[in-house]
Formats: sequence, structure tokens, C-alpha cells
Amino acid sequence: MSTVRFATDHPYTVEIDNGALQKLPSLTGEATRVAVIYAEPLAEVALEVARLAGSATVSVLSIGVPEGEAAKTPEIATSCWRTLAAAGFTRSDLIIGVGGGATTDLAGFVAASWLRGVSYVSVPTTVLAMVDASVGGKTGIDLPEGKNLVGAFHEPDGVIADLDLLGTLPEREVRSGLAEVVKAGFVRDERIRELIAASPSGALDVTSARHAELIRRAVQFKADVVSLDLRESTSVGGRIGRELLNYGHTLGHAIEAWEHFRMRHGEAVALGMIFAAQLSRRVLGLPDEAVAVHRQLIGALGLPTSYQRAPFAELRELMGRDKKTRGQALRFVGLRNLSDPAMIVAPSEAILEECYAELGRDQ
Ligand SMILES: NC(=O)c1ccc[n+]([C@@H]2O[C@H](COP(=O)([O-])OP(=O)(O)OC[C@H]3O[C@@H](n4cnc5c(N)ncnc54)[C@H](O)[C@@H]3O)[C@@H](O)[C@H]2O)c1
Ligand SMILES: O=C(O)C(=O)C[C@@H](O)[C@H](O)[C@H](O)COP(=O)(O)O
Ligand SMILES: [Zn+2]
Repeated sequence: MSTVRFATDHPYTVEIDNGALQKLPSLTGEATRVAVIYAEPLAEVALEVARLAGSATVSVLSIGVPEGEAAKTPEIATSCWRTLAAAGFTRSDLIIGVGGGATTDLAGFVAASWLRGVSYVSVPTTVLAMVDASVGGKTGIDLPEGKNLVGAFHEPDGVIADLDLLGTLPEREVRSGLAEVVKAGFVRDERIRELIAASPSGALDVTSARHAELIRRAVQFKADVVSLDLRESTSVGGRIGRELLNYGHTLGHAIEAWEHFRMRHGEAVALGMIFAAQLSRRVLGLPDEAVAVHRQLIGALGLPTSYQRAPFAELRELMGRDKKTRGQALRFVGLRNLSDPAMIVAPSEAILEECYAELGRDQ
């Protein structure tokens, strides 16, 4: 069992354990109505959540939404708001999100926006949601023009990461989630790199102690970052703040959107991290060996290491809408070395194109 604390102005904990779901009743607070927003294939988990959250004095409203990115739309958010309106949800009521990162991003956003903000508890059911999406308070939905373009910072009252829920997760999803874990390894936590390098198969085994340790370390890393900079300033005392968590996402989000979500978030971010490492080699002098470590660990996790399907010009347009962009200047999280991040601001278009061409060659 591990408990990770987010020490923001709205402090909360992430409970990581087999059977952690049993702790849910302690998080319902003063609510007399609870809405469980869940991904439709997870109806059984949602039923258990409803059983644990409900009581003689607490009524539960279950709201099924499409699985995956199809839930992160203005239309689905609107239908959730209208269901809450019909049920008379008030400011003392609670929303619980149950599912992968797409579902928790939507549910968190509905909680952030309903009556300008009601309490929210997250029950992530994918590795990716446990280590990243459901913790840290970023919520949001997509537009056809790009990923996560509408959203809010809205922190949960608590997060329950019940490792037993990962038992049914397809291996492709486990690999995708580990992309965000290895991200934490590249930008900060050397032990994460060691744990994956020593046994990629152990890392992928959701019943292993190694996997649980990776989840705990990735959540702790996110807590350390977010506790210092919830709202993603461009710098914190001259150092990179929350933007660090966006390593690999500038190109990653562009690829994910260009692919219309046929590619998993972690797969696109894996490609984005290799691109960021190549860019860092040219702009910040990241050593060749560190770029090779990116390819080795990402490849060992069964994530893609090369890509060339989308025309660069189209990805470049999508990258212009990245939230780190200021005016015309693209900004990337880069590395001077492993665990030594630095921003790359307005790299030349020629270098960006060369790095993208390099991503097409699986070296
Ligand atoms: N808010 C943040 O800080 C943050 C961080 C990282 C990623 N994200 C977002 O998270 C999303 C990706 O999350 P994801 O990878 O969890 O994807 P997802 O929510 O699309 O879930 C992936 C798939 O797994 C299925 N699934 C979920 N739990 C399952 C289980 N226990 N057993 C079997 N199947 C299960 C879902 O139905 C879906 O088909 C993206 O939208 C990304 O932008 C947000
Ligand atoms: O929590 C953060 O901050 C992150 O950047 C984590 C990312 O892994 C995540 O994909 C996030 O949703 C990206 O947010 P965005 O602001 O770039 O849309
Ligand atoms: Zn991400």
C-alpha cells in the first residue's frame, strides 16, 4: 500500500493498492447526491463504485459515456451537464470519474464546470490514468482543431488507484501507460529507468511488485512537480515547472490528433519523446547515448520508435496550438542530459523538419 500526497492549496492523497476501492466511502464528504461518470464498458466497476458511494442518505446517479477519446467532446460534456441539471445537482454534491484518462479528463471537467465547480473523486482504471491523467488536476475535452483545447485546473478530493482494476486491461494499454512512466524516468527519476531496463517484462506485468513500484514512483514524481506549480507557469524560480510533465507532448499531441486517436496517447507521446531527444541533441547537446537510452527503453516497452505517416507541415500547424506556444514561438521541453531538463524555445523550422525526418529512420 502506498499513499502519495499532493501538497497544493487543495491537498489530497492518491491511494495506490490492491483493493484500494474499499476506501471510497471515506471520500464522499457531505454529498447527498453522487454522479458516477463512467466509461460504458466499465459498467461493472461503476456498479461497485455506486454501491460503495451510496447509502440510505446518499443517492447515486450513474452516467455512462463512450469509452476513450470519444467522451472528450463538447457534446458529451453537454449531455452530462444536462443530466446533472435534471437531477438537481447542487454545490454540495459529488462527481466520481471511473475509467481511463479520457473518462477522468471528461468527468473532472464536468466537475470543474458544473455550477463553476463541485467536488470530484477519481477512480482511474488504466495505468495511464493512475500515473498521470487522474492526478494533478488538469481536466479537459478536445475540439476538432486539437487535443485538450478546452479545460480547467480542478483538483480532486482524492484518487483511488486500485491495482486490481488493471487485471482486465489489454497489454497495448499497459504499454501506453508506461510511456508516461518512462517520461518521468527521462526527465527526473533515474530509478524508473533502472527498473524498466532491468526487466521490461516485469514492468509490463500489472501483478508484479516492480509494476506497482513504477506506478508509485511516477505518481510521486507528478506530486512533486504539481505541488510546486499547479497552474503551469513558464518558470518557477528560473526552473521549469509543471511544463516538465509535457515532455514529448508537443509533437505527441499533434500525432495523436492527426491520427484521429487510432494511436494511443502513450504511443504518440513515446514518438514525441524520441523527437524531443533528437531535438535536444541538436539544440542542447544531449549526448548520443542519452538519445539511445530513449530508443532502448521505449522499444523495450513495445512502444513505437519511428513514425513518418503524417506530413510535417500538418503536424507543424497542430503544434502551433500547443499550450506551451507563446505567440509564434513553439516551446519544447528538452534535455541537456537525462534528468537534466531545459526548455527549447523557437527552434529553427529547418531543425524541426530534420528531426522529424530522423524520426522516420528507426536507428
Ligand atoms: N489530465 C492529465 O493530466 C492527463 C495526463 C495524461 C493523459 N491524459 C489524457 O488521458 C487520455 C488517455 O488515457 P488512457 O490511455 O487511460 O485512455 P482511455 O481513457 O481512452 O482508455 C483506454 C481504453 O482502455 C479501456 N479500459 C479502461 N480501463 C479498463 C480496464 N480496467 N479494463 C479493460 N479496459 C479498460 C477503455 O474503455 C478504453 O478503451 C488522453 O485523452 C490523454 O489526453 C490526461
Ligand atoms: O499534467 C500535466 O501537466 C501534463 O502535461 C501531463 C500530460 O501527460 C498530459 O497528457 C496532459 O493532459 C497534457 O496537457 P496539455 O495541457 O498539454 O493539454
Ligand atoms: Zn500525457
